[in-house]
Amino acid sequence: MLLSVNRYNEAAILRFAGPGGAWYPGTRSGPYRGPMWVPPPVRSVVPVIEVHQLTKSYGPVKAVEDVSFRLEAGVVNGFVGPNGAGKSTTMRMMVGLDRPTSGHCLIGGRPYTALDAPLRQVGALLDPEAIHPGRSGRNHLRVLARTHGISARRADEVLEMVGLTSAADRRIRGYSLGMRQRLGLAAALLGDPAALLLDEPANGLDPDGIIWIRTLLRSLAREGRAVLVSSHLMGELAQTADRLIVLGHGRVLADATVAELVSRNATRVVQVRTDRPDELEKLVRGRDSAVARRPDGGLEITGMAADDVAVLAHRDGILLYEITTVPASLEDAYLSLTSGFTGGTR
Ligand SMILES: Nc1ncnc2c1ncn2[C@@H]1O[C@H](COP(=O)(O)OP(=O)(O)OP(=O)(O)O)[C@@H](O)[C@H]1O
Repeated sequence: MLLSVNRYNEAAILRFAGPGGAWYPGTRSGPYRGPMWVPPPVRSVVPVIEVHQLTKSYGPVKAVEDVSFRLEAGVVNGFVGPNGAGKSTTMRMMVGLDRPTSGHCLIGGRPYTALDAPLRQVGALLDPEAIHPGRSGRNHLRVLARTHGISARRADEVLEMVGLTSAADRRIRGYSLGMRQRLGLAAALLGDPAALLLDEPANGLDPDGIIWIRTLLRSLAREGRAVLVSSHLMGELAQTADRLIVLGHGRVLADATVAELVSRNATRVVQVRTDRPDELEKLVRGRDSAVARRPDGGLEITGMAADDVAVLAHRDGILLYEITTVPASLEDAYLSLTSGFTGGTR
């Protein structure tokens, strides 16, 4: 044990100082002036969830092939890919609903099926229809809570969090798709878990609901949870996710931050309005760059920086009324990354 002070200069006994910290001489003001241990900055290096070479075959179809990734605390991971890419199958294997052909997934170091209280470690929303339709929302959550020794009060708390309090005593068969999604989310949050796996949670939500879920996911990550959320709404993910894991034909095509994905895969477009579009178009094509005409007669140029377009135009005395670089979008990056992997069935 080490006798030390914490950052508030209070004497403390540290059981374990941990690697990466340092002792500093006691120069601070305050009641204790001796040497001070400064712990390393807190950063999760242990993944909350580790997916290792997961593979799932359905007969000749390899739904998921050699998929590996890590989910860390405090990070929202978008899980994307064309229809049939293997997202749902991967998520189902992560929570033991499908048996992998090979590979494994560890949650806090153990497979889902070996967890003592899975709801407390990982909350999953995979199929909002997989609920007993004759129960009320409140009863559904209370039954789930009882299996984990969770209080009935917590069921009411999560109903409140997802905005279903007023519908809590109605039978689920009368719920809309959006209400079922909200209930599924309430069930995922019931055990206050360290990780959340959500398969298209925004499906069926109205525009207010989509903004609400974006805010909720960000705040869940801020509280230190690891989040994996599949979606086809790229604009949404651009605002919500820190990282994106992109699947295509069952394989990981990319696992990177949103900014990295955009800078590596999206092509910048320069928009120009000019008095002599035909001549500028010819000059640009001569530089092996692509040009498209806009409905207003302007040009969209790919493969050249705005400065170079301006210099080219200036040399030939071509007047530019407007020249703008359109910011590359996540959607463009996604489409360029997954072109060739679309088509649904394999
Ligand atoms: N139970 C099953 N039996 C046979 N094939 C299956 C089964 N479940 C999934 N598949 C196949 O596995 C592949 C991956 O499907 P999956 O549902 O995981 O994709 P996805 O990325 O979630 O697609 P979407 O975006 O459309 O939801 C598809 O080719 C699908 O037809």
